[in-house]
Amino acid sequence: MTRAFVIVLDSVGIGGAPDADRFFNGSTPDTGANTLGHIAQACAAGRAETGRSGPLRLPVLDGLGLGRAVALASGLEAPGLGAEPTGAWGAATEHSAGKDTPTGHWELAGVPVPWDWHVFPKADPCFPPEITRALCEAAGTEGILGNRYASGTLIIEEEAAAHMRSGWPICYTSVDSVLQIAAHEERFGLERLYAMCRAVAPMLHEMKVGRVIARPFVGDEASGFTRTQNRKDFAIEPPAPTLLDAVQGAGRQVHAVGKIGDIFSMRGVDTLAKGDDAALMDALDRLAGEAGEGDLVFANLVEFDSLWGHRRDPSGYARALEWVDGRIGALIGRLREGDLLLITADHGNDPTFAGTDHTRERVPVLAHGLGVRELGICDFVDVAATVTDFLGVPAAGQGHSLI
Ligand SMILES: O=P(O)(O)O[C@H]1O[C@H](CO)[C@@H](O)[C@H]1O
Ligand SMILES: [Mn+2]
Ligand SMILES: [Mn+2]
Repeated sequence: MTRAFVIVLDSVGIGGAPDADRFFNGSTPDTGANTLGHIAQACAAGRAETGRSGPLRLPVLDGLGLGRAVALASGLEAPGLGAEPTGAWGAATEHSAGKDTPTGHWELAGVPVPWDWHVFPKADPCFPPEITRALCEAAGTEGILGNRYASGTLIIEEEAAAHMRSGWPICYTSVDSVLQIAAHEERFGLERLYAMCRAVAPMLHEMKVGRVIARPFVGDEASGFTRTQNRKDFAIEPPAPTLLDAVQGAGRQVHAVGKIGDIFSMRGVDTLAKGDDAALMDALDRLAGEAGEGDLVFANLVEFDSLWGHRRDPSGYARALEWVDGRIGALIGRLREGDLLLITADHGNDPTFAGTDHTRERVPVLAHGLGVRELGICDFVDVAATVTDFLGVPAAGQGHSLI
């Protein structure tokens, strides 16, 4: 028994979801979406939106079997990928009726979501009067701004001036089961924003809205407004014991890196590292030295999703992938003999696709520490089963171990 490291590359899907036609970006079904495959194609074709020429270079991830996984999931031969693997590779299919972050992570952790999430109607205003009233009461304001479907960076551009004048919070949603609240860290106050989220979260969780998300920003009208690292998700608790609970219950430590703490409402978490993706990779390097035998290190790298996928920026996405590829190569060099490293994702967010929302896709399952072999098409819950099997702790959920 040694340590298990699970890294979720947020939104790095590989296409091929059999039920993609039942999920949408605006009125466009997610059929054919393929985050990794389409980025690789755009890079190889030197398409202008990638701002580059030459293929996507991911020697470490492709060496583990990423190109093979894309082909397995979707049938697409991703240009520049497909080297002879030196790791184990497969593709996982999601079954829950949601393509959001908590749904993906919970299912990877062994717990598919047994309910339909509440999504707000695509109306203007999008929130029912009782929620608007609760938001005003929690904020102590006469009203709220936004109250519609929006991309988080755009709505700040559109509403920040009014926010600075009135002090009203900017409340918005998306096709995900979320209620997001953007507010200026000084004008509105960061702690006040968190308190507002905390106050309305129980009411929203009760109606099966997955998350209330604080989206603080700074800046002014002259120099522009930017979101800060102080985002905080107030999420419903997973409906059953997860991989994290199983590992912690067996007396091992669970080290959460990045959004994992928020996604699991800190349940089953012993230590937490936060920061931007570069800081999170630093934390992983540190944990490669510090994590104890039998521990689980569970990381989420969110910037693929938040900075590039939702912004439909294939160029930024490609750069971020190449950056993380190098960092994962260095991390592998720090692991101990016998450690397991699993690399996967929670959903897609194809930056070449219609809309600005997640895309329903299969995800890669790449392993360092399970020998060289094809793992085939598996299910999200098999990730949890594989980790509990590897660590020798009781299973969480109904998955099958890939070992
Ligand atoms: O556009 P921003 O605010 O980044 O929002 C995105 O982030 C939310 C939570 O991850 C998603 O529901 C998506 O809408
Ligand atoms: Mn996600
Ligand atoms: Mn997202």
